Amino acid sequence: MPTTSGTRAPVIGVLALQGDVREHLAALAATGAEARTVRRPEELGSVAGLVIPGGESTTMSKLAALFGLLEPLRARVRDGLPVYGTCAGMIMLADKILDPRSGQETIGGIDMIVRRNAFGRQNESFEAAVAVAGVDGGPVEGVFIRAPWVESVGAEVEVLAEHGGHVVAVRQGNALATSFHPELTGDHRLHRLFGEMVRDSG
Ligand SMILES: NC(=O)CC[C@H](N)C(=O)O
Repeated sequence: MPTTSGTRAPVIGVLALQGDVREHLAALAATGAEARTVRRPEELGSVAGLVIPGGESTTMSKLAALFGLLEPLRARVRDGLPVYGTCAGMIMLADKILDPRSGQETIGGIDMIVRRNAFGRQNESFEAAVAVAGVDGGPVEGVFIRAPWVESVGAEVEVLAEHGGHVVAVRQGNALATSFHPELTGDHRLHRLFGEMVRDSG
C-alpha cells in the first residue's frame, strides 16, 4: 500500500509459532502496514520489523528452538531489527526471566528482568487504563492476561508505562515491549508507534 510519501509501506512480520498472530496481523493491516507471518529463518530476511505476539512464552521458546529460529532472531535483533513484543512476546525480548521454566530461552534484546505471570493467573486477568509515554490521545486500554511485569531495567531502557507500581511498557532502541495486549482492543496506537519505529529505522 503506498504511503503519503509515495514509498511502499514497510513489511512487518508477526512471529507465527504460537499465540495471537491473527489479531496482530489485523491490527498492523489497520495501520496501513503490510503484515505477514514469519515461521522460518528465510522469512525473517524479508521483513523490516517483527511483532512477537502474546501466547505462552515457554511454548514459543521451544518452537523457536525447534524451527532453528532462536539464533537468527537473536542476530537480527542485535543488528537493530525493530521488534515489538506483547505479553509472552515481552518475555521473549527480555534478556533475563526471573522464574523461567527449565530450559526456557529468550531472544533477548531488552536489558530487563521480567517476572512471568506476575499479575496472577488466568482468572485474575483484568483491564486497566494505562498511560503510555509517546502515545498521544489519552491512556490505552491495557488487557492483562497472565501478564508479566518488568522487575528491573538497565540504564539503556526507557520505561514507557507503569501499572500498580510495576513497569508494564518499555523501549530500548528498536525494541518495544508491553505486558498487555493492544492487539485485542481495536486501539491501534501502539501498532502505529511501532510502524513509525520501523519506518524511522529504514
Ligand atoms: N497472555 C500471555 O501472553 C501470557 C504469557 C504467559 N503467562 C507466558 O509466560 O508466556
